[in-house]
Amino acid sequence: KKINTLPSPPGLPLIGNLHQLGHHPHRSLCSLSHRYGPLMLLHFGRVPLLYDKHDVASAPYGEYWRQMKSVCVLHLFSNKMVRSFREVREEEISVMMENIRKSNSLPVNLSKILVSLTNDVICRVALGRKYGGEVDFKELMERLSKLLGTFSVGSYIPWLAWVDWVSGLDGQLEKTANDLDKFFERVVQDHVNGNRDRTDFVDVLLSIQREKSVGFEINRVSIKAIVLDVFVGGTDTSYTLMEWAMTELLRHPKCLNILQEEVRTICKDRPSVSEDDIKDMNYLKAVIKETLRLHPPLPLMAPHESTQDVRLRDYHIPAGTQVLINAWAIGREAATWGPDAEEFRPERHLYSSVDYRGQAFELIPFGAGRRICPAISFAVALNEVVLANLVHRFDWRLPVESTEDQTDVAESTGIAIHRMLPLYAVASSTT
Ligand code: HEM
Repeated sequence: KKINTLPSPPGLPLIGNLHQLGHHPHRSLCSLSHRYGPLMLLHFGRVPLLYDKHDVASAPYGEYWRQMKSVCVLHLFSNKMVRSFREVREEEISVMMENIRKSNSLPVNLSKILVSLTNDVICRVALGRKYGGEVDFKELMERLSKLLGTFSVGSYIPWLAWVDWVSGLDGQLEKTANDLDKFFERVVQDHVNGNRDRTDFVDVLLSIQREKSVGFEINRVSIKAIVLDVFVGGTDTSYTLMEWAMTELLRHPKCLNILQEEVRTICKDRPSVSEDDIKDMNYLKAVIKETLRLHPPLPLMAPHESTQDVRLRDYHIPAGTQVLINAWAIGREAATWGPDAEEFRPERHLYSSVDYRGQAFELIPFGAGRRICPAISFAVALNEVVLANLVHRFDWRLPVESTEDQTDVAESTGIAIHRMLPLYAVASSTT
């Protein structure tokens, strides 16, 4: 059968299509695909890159990654582990609610509150306690997240790698990596030395190491690497989802009212929403799904790479091609979601079986296949109970001077796409 040449937008000499990415690659690539088709070949410097917004390709892991992934899935993010951190979530939510209550109906920086909550929950779950003061762990993570979102010229155009060196990117990366390594080394050592009441991720990993219970050796470097993955993969993504959900609810007061009615009917006069209450909250689940559809926190997910030659829709894709999948564009495809695909309408999910756990390719905010996010249950459990509590105890509105219910909300740049400017909102206590 004939092998076709992949459509490819014309690029510039040496840099290829790099200049066409712009500040928001998920949007630029979606526009390009309207002209060149759902599957197109781009060149970033010397690396050929396949852009696909319909099919989901997943690179097979090597043995090391397969083993580490199974540790994550079976030991860190199992349903049992997710349940065991219920108290941590509830305690941190009650701290958050108290802070909002103290705002006395003045506008609060909800983005900052949600970042802080997510950081604290993940810190306690992974490391056993919140870190602040003696080491500014939050500052360290902010530095890392900024660097990860910074484009490294050298990784695409090897002969321009000196630009990263001159721009200071290499130096900053090296310093941040060293600081993080030192920090995690100390945390792991504290765990080796001490006893603790609640088992956190570092404890689980150390016990796997001690008992050699998984059939392969897990060393200190792997432990630190997994813990770092948890922070990098978990913090920005989770708070971004909560921030977009509240943004959309505030822009759509009717949806906010429906959600409030559902939560308040189920919880009646109870002061807070517990995780047992959530199972019957169908509208809450639909709000989260709709937010993930319109605002997947990682719009281009993680780049994959083909490890062998493949034939896809009569195109030949050589081994070593980087593959980008645009979850953002997939979620807004009118052919799948209808003419109102750009609108926030949670109702569309109420009687639909389309879910985000990697089975339905029209909604893949967590990826699909072998590389799928291992922490879906963990992320969803936190997001559901936070959102339910926020709308249960408070009535919310945008500050009087805000115009964002009539305008598009600007997006940040970087790997995780959150709001460019923080979300300010007014909370009035209902009790
Ligand atoms: C709303 C929240 C989240 C979203 C939308 C999300 C999304 C994703 C996506 C798109 C990927 C890449 C999938 C692929 O390339 O095919 C991923 C991988 C990953 N996520 Fe999440 N994630 C979220 C929360 C979390 C949390 C809370 C954690 C940990 C506490 C976490 C840990 C990871 C890890 C370790 C990976 C790498 C998996 C691998 O390489 O096999 N994620 N996530």
